[in-house]
Amino acid sequence: MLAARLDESDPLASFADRYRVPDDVLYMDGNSLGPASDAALASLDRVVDEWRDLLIAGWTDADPPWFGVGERLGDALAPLVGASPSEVVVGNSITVNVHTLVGTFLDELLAGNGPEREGVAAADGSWDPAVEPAVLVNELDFPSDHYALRAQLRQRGIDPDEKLRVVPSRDGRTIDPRDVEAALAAHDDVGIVFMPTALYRSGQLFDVERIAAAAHEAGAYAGFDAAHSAGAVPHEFDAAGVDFAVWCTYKYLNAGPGSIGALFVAERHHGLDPALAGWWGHEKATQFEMNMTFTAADSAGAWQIGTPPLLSAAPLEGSVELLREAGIDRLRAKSLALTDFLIALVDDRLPAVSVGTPREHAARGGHVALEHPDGERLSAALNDRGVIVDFRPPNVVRVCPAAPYTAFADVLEVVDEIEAILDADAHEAYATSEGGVT
Ligand SMILES: Cc1ncc(COP(=O)(O)O)c(C=O)c1O
Ligand SMILES: Nc1c(O)cccc1C(=O)C[C@H](N)C(=O)O
Repeated sequence: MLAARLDESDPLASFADRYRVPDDVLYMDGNSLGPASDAALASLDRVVDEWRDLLIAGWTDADPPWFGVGERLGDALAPLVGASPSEVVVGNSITVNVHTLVGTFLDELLAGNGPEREGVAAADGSWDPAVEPAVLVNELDFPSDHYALRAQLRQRGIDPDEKLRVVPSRDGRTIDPRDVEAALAAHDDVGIVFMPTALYRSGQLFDVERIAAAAHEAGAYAGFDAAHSAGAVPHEFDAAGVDFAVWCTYKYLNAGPGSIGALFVAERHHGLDPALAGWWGHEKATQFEMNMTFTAADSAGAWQIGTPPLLSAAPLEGSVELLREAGIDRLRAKSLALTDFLIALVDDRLPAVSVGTPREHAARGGHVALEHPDGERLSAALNDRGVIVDFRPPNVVRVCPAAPYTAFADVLEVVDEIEAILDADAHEAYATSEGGVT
């Protein structure tokens, strides 16, 4: 009854018809891979047609021309993260963007151009280049980010075992912002604070403004991995003083498997030399003069590297237009209502399941982490019944009722299925996995 009433008063209810989720599937995995929409398929089809009909001329004669695709789609994403158009570009992938951006800011620190800082400041007030900078992260981060950060430190002769400083979690689920602040107070060598906007496992949403302020007070740059919030949670990167950020477009931005990455660089840093330079980051007006000297674009576009993968970028144009039409604030409001509803049902009907996601709205991203000792089998049983969720070790079933295409009735059905599986111990018939994609 309640689900039906909530669906009736949902101003975004009609958007579900514009996504292609199979009828027999309850898709709760849009935090890993968003579904196709008619709009995304249409913008992809258009670029395929342009390739067939225009060939090389597509770079200049397609409508719009392919040449500025990174900047153009960056402009479309900028309002979702509270940035001006020149501060966002699409290109590369999250991991590559972590490499190039963290590398860039490490180089700034090592060149003595870092932010002003007490304690380790040189006489002129800037970062002392003799101090090896540390990067502050947390122990619940997505591993790829740590792999990239360690590699960037190593490449500069800095020992990552010492200088990748890891904020511990008190409960194995969340990071307490006070622990980030305490780590900054305890170590005077942190040059970059690199945190997620939302944790991939528990879905905890971070207070970006608070962390950026703490970083700046300590004289460190503030960078963020926004993979688990971009497109689901509105951000204000400029107002929060964020220095740089990375995210993907295949989750809440629904641009397809392996779709192009995105990044933000605050305007005050434009003009820096990217750590991983390439011709696509060259000043656009002179890029095709083929000079051997790299002139960085005076925008976030400088952090593009090589030719953008047009077919992996094309769906984003349609998918982001759909989100823009829905409105990021309305999407966030619906997402919170959906996860509130899910959490209330779990509390009420699933005593063997606990909710690992913070309950306060301000600390909750777009998915809910359901913890069960047999989470992996439960996840397999759900997937087998057409309820698509995923499992993250050691015991988390992630359920993502994404706002653009999920109904409250869908959430009710998911809980019905979990209850039926657990009541019948049906999950016990499933084997645990031996690797592979989950
Ligand atoms: C938070 C986070 N960072 C980084 C990655 C890796 O991104 P990519 O494979 O696009 O480099 C993912 C997901 O794969 C993620 O969830
Ligand atoms: N990028 C992925 C992939 O190529 C295959 C399977 C899953 C993914 C993911 O995005 C996983 C995701 N980052 C996570 O939150 O676990």
